[in-house]
Amino acid sequence: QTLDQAIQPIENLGQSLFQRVDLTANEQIQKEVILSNTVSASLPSVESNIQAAVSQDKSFFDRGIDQVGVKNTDFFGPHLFTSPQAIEIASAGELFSGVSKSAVETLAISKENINQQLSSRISIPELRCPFANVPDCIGAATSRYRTIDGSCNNLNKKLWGRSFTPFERLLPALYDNGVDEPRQTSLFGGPLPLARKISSQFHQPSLIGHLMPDLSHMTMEFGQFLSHDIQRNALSTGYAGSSLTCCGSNGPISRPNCFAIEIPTDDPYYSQFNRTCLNFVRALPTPKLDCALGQRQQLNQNTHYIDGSQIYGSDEQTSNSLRALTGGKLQTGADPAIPNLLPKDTTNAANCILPASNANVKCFLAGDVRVNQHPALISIHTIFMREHNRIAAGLEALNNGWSDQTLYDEARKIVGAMLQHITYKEYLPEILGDALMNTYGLKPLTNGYFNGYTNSVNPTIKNEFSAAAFRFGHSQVHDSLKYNNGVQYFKDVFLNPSSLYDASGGVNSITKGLMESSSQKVDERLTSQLTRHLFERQPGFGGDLAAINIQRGRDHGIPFYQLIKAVCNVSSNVHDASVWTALSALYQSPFDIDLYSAGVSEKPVSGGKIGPTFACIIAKQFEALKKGDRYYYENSGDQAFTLEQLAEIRKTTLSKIVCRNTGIAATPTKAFIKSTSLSNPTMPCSGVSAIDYSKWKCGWSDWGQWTPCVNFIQFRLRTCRQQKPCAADVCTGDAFEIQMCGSASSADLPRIQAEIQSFRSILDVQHKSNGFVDLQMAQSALQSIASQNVLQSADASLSAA
Ligand code: HEM
Ligand SMILES: [Ca+2]
Repeated sequence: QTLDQAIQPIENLGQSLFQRVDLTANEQIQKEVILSNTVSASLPSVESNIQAAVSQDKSFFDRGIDQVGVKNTDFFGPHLFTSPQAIEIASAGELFSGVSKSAVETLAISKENINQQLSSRISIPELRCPFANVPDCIGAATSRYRTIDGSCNNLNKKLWGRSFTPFERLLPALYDNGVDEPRQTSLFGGPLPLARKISSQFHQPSLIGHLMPDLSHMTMEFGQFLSHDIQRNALSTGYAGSSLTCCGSNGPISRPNCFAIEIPTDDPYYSQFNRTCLNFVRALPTPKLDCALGQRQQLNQNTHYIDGSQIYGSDEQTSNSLRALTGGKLQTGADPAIPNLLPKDTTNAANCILPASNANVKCFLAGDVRVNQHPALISIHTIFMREHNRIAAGLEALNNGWSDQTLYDEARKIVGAMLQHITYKEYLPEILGDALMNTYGLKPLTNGYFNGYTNSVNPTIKNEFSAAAFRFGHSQVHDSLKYNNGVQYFKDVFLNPSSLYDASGGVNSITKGLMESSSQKVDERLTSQLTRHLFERQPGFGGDLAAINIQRGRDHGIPFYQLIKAVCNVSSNVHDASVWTALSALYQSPFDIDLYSAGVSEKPVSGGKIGPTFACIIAKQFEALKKGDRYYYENSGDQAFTLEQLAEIRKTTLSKIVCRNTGIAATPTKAFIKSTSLSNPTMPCSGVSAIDYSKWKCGWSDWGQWTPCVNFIQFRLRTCRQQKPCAADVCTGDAFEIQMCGSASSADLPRIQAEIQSFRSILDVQHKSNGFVDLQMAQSALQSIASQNVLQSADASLSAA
């Protein structure tokens, strides 16, 4: 059987997942009545199950098994921080999941029909919808600035892209019970292979030969920084905010939100430490945005848009806590001896691994709690915080009289635009290649406005993107960071901010190192720093990110690889034969293979660095993030930059931002390309200036040049910059100045005076109707006055004769 023949039944399954039977209005009402009755009847038992789970959690907490702090044998990471808003939503999520599951059982709904049969919003008071409070968005249509939480971007779907809303899906979820149980069973019965086994056998440690010669490690780091802008999954917590313990001394514990990763007894690494289990907690459940019943969904705690939320925060409280509240700036200053570090987390709430020797060293605060994960991430956060403060100062120096709020808003707007520009202009072309950039319309323009905003495009991050495809970057991670002529292995610097406090190295050294070292190739291999030592606090007790990625996909019910591949229309032969053989040998059937493992190991698309299936998911996502973002930086409209401001933003490169905000002497022109060459020459940072803030100055521009003398008259122009956020009346006086020139005879003077008068009134009319005077129009007006008068004076001399 060829793969193409084999794929046929899978495509059929895919189609049945999408199947929709159109019901008549009556049938629809009937269906909803039945559903509503079933749900009402099930509520008491569903609620008591939830209560029982809470009591069980409490007992784990009371016995000290679940703790709020971190144990040495944990590989606790900052991705486990769950915001109170998310925990609140989860309680609704548990209920929605519970009643959906119970309805499926009671009404004996088959797996393929779940989404269709349950897609109703049941109005019983117990099913409180956490997304029912939609803001009114008054003023949003004309606001120049995004909201902090991303709401009111789409004026019809006001919650689209907001923080604390669910991920969407390309395909319905494939859960074992159809509704909420992780995918653990083969399509043909029998268990799926253990995630840790796939990791240790297939995602083996990267080799030196698997470097990507030309792509810098900065490509990896920017990818992570971008990822932290647009997604932060919310994971389950235990009683009173404790961490769920999912491993006991004999292996996985069975608890509702646990899905521990079992370690095979013959594990090539962990067995020597007698470890049988890696802690893994399920992503917490959320109702869908429309609160219809259905499958378990997952929650994004960050704004889905590319808006710099990792710098500023995704909710008002976080964003306010990061502001200096003067001059539009963000807070700085963890160490007075080192200028412009991020602010300090004095309570060590981030659970960082701090040196006993230096009590001054603390972790940092930023808009995303994962900032302290490792020094390279902290460094890029620091650089963008500095760029914000640089811009705020530049705008303040224009003396526009802007308040702290306006300076903050405008600087945030500019930084968000720069992030988008770097993403679409520099980063994505390296990852996707030129052809896909064109196919999906992802390339920024070189001038003018982009007119592609479409309010029906939903920007929401897709689950397949977040739980699998965009994790391709994990394969790019090198085993170490270059630092002060040496290296730091990741396992020694996870959650350890010490090197940022080193005045002779710090951000400069780490950032320089990122540009001077290579990314790993995107393939099935991941560094053992990630697959054995993730957040390790004690030898042998680190985590395994490849196993986590696979387990996360199953936790989210991400459909198997072949199905997604078929949806993406990817042809059959996209793996090296040996890679495919090694991977499929681990599974009972090739149709069970997890999306992460098969996706990351595909051969790269031409000109890009990732295979066609991930490229498809990623290109679709960034297309939606561009066309579905009313505040996309190249858009025209009430929120738009002026064209001269946009031209400044378009000059941004990551290298320039690095230059401006570090003490590095020179960078490659393109920060994502490691080697310098004719097409990527070394750029001395001394030649890099800030963006031209004068394009943001309110009021009159400087006067233009005097025009050449035409019939003894010349003029010069200036323009009024009263774009938002300037006041509407910032300019008084004329937009033009007219004067006599050349040596006219005194007899000509009255005539010239009269001509100046009529020229002035023409320009006045232009100014009043257009708001500015156009140079070309003014010049031709002057020409025609002049030629008329030449004719008139010719007439006059004729009649005099
Ligand atoms: C040293 C570097 C990195 C480390 C230590 C790291 C670690 C992690 C961890 C612990 C998670 C949570 C996994 C889970 O529980 O499901 C995660 C999620 C993720 N990572 Fe990374 N990562 C790194 C680099 C990257 C890069 C370079 C990219 C992309 C280019 C990336 C993309 C993602 C995505 C998309 C997720 C899912 C986000 C979410 O949970 O919402 N990571 N990473
Ligand atoms: Ca965001």
